[in-house]
Amino acid sequence: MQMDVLTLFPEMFHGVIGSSILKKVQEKQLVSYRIEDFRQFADNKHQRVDDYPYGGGAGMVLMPQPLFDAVDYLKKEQPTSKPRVILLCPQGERFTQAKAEELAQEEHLIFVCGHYEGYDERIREHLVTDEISIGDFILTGGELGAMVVMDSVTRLLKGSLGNEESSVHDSFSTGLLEHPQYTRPRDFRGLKVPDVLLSGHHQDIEEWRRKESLKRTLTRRPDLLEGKELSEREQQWLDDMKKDS
Ligand SMILES: C[S@@+](CC[C@H](N)C(=O)[O-])C[C@H]1O[C@@H](n2cnc3c(N)ncnc32)[C@H](O)[C@@H]1O
Repeated sequence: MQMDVLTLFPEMFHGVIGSSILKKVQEKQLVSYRIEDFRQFADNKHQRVDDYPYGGGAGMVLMPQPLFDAVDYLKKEQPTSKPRVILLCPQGERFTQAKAEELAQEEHLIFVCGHYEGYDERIREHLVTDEISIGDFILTGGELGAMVVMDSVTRLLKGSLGNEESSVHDSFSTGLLEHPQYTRPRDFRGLKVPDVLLSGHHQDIEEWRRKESLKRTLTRRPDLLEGKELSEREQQWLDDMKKDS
């Protein structure tokens, strides 16, 4: 997969793509990153990328020209791909695991990181294919948002995680929150690991995990259970949990 980023602050990405899984996928040639400062595409003498908003008001607005030219350049570099051009934007679709899974199927992603007060509406309407928000809060720029999306998409690529199973049970991947996990020691300051996990009985362990996953989702994120398809047995467990709570 090719992941391109258009930003005014390329240095912000170095630590993230140079560490951990994002670095490893690059070494394994599963992903190639290109981080471009879109100021270099500005066609004016002072390389300005923003200007005052028409109609007045506070803050600066990103001009369309540098970003349109930058995206054209990236598309020419990868002529056979049909890239998704993603604008990080608080007004966009809220980012979810389902969206990460959808983007992980693509060959080429281009992230457009805004900064300042906003961007010319023609960027939103005519340049990008997706607008993504990482939550109902305002960041200084789209860079942190792009890194969040890049990280979550990258770990879904086949071969990126050491153990292929690792992302299968992640919270949200199953539509539920993940079950609790324990490791050594069995007894830490009198706090014991549940017996079933030490029993070696795989079926009992799976059942315990599924129940805990349901219980945790019911307590913390009941909204995820709305419309969720459950087996008859799971529905019975859930009804019992509701009665007991
Ligand atoms: C200060 S914000 C501009 C907010 C804009 N005035 C508005 O109300 O929609 C600057 C940039 O940060 C990015 N940004 C801010 N909050 C974000 C969020 N929740 N998710 C993704 N990107 C965000 C966007 O790229 C945005 O253009």
